[in-house]
Amino acid sequence: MRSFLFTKMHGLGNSYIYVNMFKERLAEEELSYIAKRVSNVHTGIGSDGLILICPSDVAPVKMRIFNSDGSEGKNCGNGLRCVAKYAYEHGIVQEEQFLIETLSGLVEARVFVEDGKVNSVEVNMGKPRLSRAEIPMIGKANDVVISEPVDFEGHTYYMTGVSMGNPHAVFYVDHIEQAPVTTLGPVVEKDERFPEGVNVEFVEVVSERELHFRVWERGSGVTQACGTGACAAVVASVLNGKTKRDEETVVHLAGGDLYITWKENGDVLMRGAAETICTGVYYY
Ligand SMILES: N[C@@H](CCC[C@H](N)C(=O)O)C(=O)O
Repeated sequence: MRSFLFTKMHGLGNSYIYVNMFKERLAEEELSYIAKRVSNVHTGIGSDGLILICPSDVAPVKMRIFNSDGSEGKNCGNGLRCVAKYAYEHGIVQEEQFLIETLSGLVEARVFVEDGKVNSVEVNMGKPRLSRAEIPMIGKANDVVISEPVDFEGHTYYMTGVSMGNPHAVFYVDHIEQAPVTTLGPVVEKDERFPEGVNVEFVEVVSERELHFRVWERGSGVTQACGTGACAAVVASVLNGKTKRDEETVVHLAGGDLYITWKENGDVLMRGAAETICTGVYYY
């Protein structure tokens, strides 16, 4: 029987099984299978997926993220904050500001430390990508998707498309508790207009500085929080004239709050908590 050491961590209830690949060896062809296994709440550890903390040629550390269905994502906002906390607390990095490589590029993390422990993390998530080709969504490559009418199952909805290194479709609702997360979410996720699938976000605007947010994640379904999704929601809200550029917006997710600013220079800053739940040995 094989085994590896793991740490379970969460960002606002968006939990992953983290494996330190500076020390552990997992076969590339088994990663998808392992992600599905560990995520299972009954027969595994229970999580929204698997995150590998890996050596990198271009940064002190690299993140790889696998959803609970075994698919690999290109970015993960809550995962980045947890990777930053782990890297700092385990001595992979010594500085409080450092780069993390992802499959969608480099981001910069800054950890806020108290008594040697990281209690929150800010990540510069870089610039959102807005063209259909970048999201990706079918249609004219250079066009943006802002409050575009789209039909799903005989109803018209208004959708804004944003890539934060991974694809997001944002919809506005009047009451967040009535958002059709589990009904419209899976339909949009798998719609053929998104060749790589899409994460689906529902947003209620409270004020110019405050949003309620729920998510159906590509590859994981309903989760308590999605960092890239919350960034996409803030970008979409600026594009739709609901919030302001260069001003911090608080996003209330099911698992807690994120503080997000779409800076005038184009970068998106995300700040929030990262927590360690437990460590252990997983047998497979
Ligand atoms: N929970 C994440 C995003 C994880 C990946 C996503 N489901 C995808 O497939 O793109 C976050 O916090 O951003």
